Amino acid sequence: MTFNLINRVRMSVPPISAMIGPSILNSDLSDLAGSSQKLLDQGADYLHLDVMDGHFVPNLTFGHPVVQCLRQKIPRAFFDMHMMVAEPEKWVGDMKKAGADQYTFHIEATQAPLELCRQIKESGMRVGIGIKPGTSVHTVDDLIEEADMVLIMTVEPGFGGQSFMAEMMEKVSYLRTNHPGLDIEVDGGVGPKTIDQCAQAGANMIVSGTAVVKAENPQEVMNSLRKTVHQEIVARYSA
Ligand SMILES: O=C(CO)[C@H](O)[C@H](O)COP(=O)(O)O
Ligand SMILES: [Fe+2]
Repeated sequence: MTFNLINRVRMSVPPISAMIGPSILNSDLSDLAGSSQKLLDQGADYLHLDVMDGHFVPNLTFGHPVVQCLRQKIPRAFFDMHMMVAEPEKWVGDMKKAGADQYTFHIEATQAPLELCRQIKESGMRVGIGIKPGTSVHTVDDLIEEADMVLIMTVEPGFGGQSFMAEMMEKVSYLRTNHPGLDIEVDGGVGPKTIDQCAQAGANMIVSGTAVVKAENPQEVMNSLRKTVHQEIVARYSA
């Protein structure tokens, strides 16, 4: 437990906060900056940027040159890079230079996760570790000290608009029980219908693509997702 966390627990201030990061995967990618700015204006806490390489997942999106252009138009938002790529070691320096704030690699994509965590941290970014649905949560047990965030995938990575896998909530509960101050992100099929399960299990960083981007009122959806997670955090840490 860090000094900061001990103090926050003593003062009854929750060590984590509810944050909503819309995924722009299903937005108008020909106007990435416009779509992103709109989501930020509507209350997004951060932007979840899905990088796919056609190898680690059977789909292609964009890489660091696009992120660099986006950063020029959006100077202040927190960029959460979801790196669905083989050889995630390769892009750490480029993503940092492009303006990324958090670099989430998949545990399945590397032979040397500890070294990669340290490489990311040394570059100055926050460290995220992603776990696919078929991968045990225990693969990150020995890495938690190096991680700022663990991402529990609630769909098979590769495409937006898939159905939420409720059975992944066991992984979230395990992490939350054992690591009260860890940021835990859920990604895939998360929206108004599935947020209760995510919040109750202990997730605090909520990625939502289709449910936000395709909503009639994205602001209302993001506010309601955040409220649900916030209420659960307050209940959990004041108990
Ligand atoms: O990483 C992803 C897919 O691999 C996306 O972030 C995720 O699918 C978000 O979209 P949706 O909320 O529509 O499922
Ligand atoms: Fe994602």
